[in-house]
Amino acid sequence: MSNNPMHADLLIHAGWVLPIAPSRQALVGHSVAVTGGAISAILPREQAQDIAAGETLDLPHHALMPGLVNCHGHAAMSLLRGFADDLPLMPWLHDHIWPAEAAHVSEQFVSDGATLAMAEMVRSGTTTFGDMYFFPDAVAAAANRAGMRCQLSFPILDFPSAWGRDADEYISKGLALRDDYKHNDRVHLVFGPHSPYTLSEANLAKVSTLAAELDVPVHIHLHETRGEVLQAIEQTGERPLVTLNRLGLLGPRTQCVHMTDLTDDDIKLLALSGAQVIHCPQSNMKLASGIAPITALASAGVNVALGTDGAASNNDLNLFGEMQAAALLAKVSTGDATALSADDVLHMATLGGATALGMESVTGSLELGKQADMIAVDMSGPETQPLYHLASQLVYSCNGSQVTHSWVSGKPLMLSRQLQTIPWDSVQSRVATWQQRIQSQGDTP
Ligand SMILES: CSC[C@H]1O[C@@H](n2cnc3c(O)ncnc32)[C@H](O)[C@@H]1O
Ligand SMILES: [Zn+2]
Repeated sequence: MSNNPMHADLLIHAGWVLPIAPSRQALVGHSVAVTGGAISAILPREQAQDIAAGETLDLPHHALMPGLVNCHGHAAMSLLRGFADDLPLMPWLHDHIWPAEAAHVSEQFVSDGATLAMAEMVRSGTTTFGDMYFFPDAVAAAANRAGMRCQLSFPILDFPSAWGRDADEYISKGLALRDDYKHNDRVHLVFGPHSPYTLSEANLAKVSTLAAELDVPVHIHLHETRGEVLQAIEQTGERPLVTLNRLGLLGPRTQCVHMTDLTDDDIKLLALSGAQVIHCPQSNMKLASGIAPITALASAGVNVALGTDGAASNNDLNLFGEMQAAALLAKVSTGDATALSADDVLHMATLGGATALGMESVTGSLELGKQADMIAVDMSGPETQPLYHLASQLVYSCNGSQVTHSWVSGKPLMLSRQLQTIPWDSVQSRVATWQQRIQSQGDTP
């Protein structure tokens, strides 16, 4: 797996390298070289002696693996973590979250909340995230400062917010922002129609036409609950997935988030269309939304990726927890303990996620030529000993705090658990100010 370079910017000797692709097999005692932000060699440690490196890192007790890909969230909602718990989706949104957002969401709220979210994501192993929220310009700027890779779905709704008046304004502001970032390798802007129940059919059709014309992904909440599906059938005579398909909105560029209520025909339609499914097990469990049939989806050939959703419905942004939840939920919901193995779920959280976001040629696995988006996970602690099977420890025993190092395009975001690009002290004090303000004003504007 090497083109045997003689010079690298960074050379890491790891106890294990878990490339995810082309093989899921862990490579024991291997080294990874990084040149110009990309992976330039993966080879047994003994063969890495010839490589002259600008910087060398010895991590004999660590697993080096691709950074995790959190495909769906609302980063700024970290400021509303624990604001409204133990409620079903619609009362949670209508009676608590949307009033609080109307009262508090501003460019500064989004910038501070998203930075808080990024600190948490980096510390638990995420290097790429997908986001859908108001003021995506503020999220883009914060992600750029933090050095994370991201897909930002600019929101599109029929109702006004602090960021836009109506669907046309959301779309024009979003496309202008996409243009601002067209030369940025790490920050990508895509269409984010919130859901079929917050957008008219005419506006969904507009998104469909534009997305096809511009060849841009579409990220949408879909079939989150049975109630959503039943209401749509009552109002339109169709299941939302069928409506999306009729409008030409279902294809490989479409990222369907949640998908808990699915018939066999829905699964066939998803497979046929090549659409992506983003599974958010913890948010779906907490809001009692339902269970996405991911083993059936995967068997039908649908790519399934993982998302945390926002911290207000999860209540964390830790993909290690999400991997564990996905594996356990798949087993208990199918009554089959062999469903969704540790290897399968690691694939979902890395290359599956990159594929869902259309970034599989750039990130999601440690392969020659791909960007060096990597994390190092310390396997020497009591919770990960003894170590028979690396994937098993990563999914069933780690909780994210074992992640010690993180890089995006070879640039360090965290070294020995110290954040390198996010000024935690100032983030913390801004978060404390928001907490005071939100606590004293509640959801009144
Ligand atoms: C248009 S910006 C995003 C919008 O979505 C809301 N939201 C957060 N979590 C969920 C969810 O699980 N389903 C539907 N909508 C959700 C968030 O509060 C923003 O208003
Ligand atoms: Zn969501």
